Amino acid sequence: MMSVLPPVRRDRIVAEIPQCFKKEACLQTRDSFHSKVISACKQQRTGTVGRFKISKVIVVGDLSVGKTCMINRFCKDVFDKNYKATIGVDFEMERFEILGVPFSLQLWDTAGQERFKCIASTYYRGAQAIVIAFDLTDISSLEHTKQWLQDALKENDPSSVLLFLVGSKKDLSNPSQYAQMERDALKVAKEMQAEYWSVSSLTGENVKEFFFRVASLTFESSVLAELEKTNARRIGDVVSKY
Ligand SMILES: Nc1nc2c(ncn2[C@@H]2O[C@H](COP(=O)(O)OP(=O)(O)OP(=O)(O)O)[C@@H](O)[C@H]2O)c(=O)[nH]1
Ligand SMILES: [Mg+2]
Repeated sequence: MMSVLPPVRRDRIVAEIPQCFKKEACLQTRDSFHSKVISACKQQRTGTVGRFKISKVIVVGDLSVGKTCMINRFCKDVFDKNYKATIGVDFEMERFEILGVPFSLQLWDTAGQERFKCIASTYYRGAQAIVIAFDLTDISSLEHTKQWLQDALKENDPSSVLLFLVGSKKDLSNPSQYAQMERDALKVAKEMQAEYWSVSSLTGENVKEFFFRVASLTFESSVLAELEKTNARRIGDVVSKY
């Protein structure tokens, strides 16, 4: 059968699980994908993952912390120094190939401005991962991350959604300011049970690494959930025969 989609970009191919940024605030420290996931991918038993399923990631956080720039750096490799507020929401699609399986990620870029929050929050539902962004040079934006998380969790299943806390504009913070900010952010990340990252969209530092990590962990949890569903169905079949 002919495929309607162009092949996945060569720089979106993942064969090994990308490592976390800081061991102290890390969703998992395994140095390879879950063995069940590896064998499911080898046998092409990933169910809807890789076929119809599109995984949703939402990016939330205060206005002007750099959410749009982060997504644009990753998806388009560009950086705009002028601030253009996101109105409501925007989204980008990114296609990966992980362990040989095609994987589509929808990145939802939401508005931080209070007056757009109402529109933006209607798009929070059904996220597999939540990225809470703050500005590494602005402590108040870190303090607000808990509120952003709370709002986003209202629309999602807290037990299955993956959380990432990401500090932006690393290029603007000096080493001592950065060290203090990171100490605070690690504390917040641990409380939230989020994985911590810091990036710069201006220089590109850690941006690709961060989104690859998001994609890989989202993929892994989607495949594991799919395997669980299949197992539950099989057990159901056996039980219903008697
Ligand atoms: N130096 C530097 N500036 C950045 C970086 N990321 C974003 N900025 C600047 O910060 C401002 C806000 O960036 P945006 O990405 O538009 O912020 P946002 O979080 O999307 O804002 P809203 O859409 O209003 O919620 C812009 O002027 C960007 O150029 C960075 O990594 N380094
Ligand atoms: Mg924006």
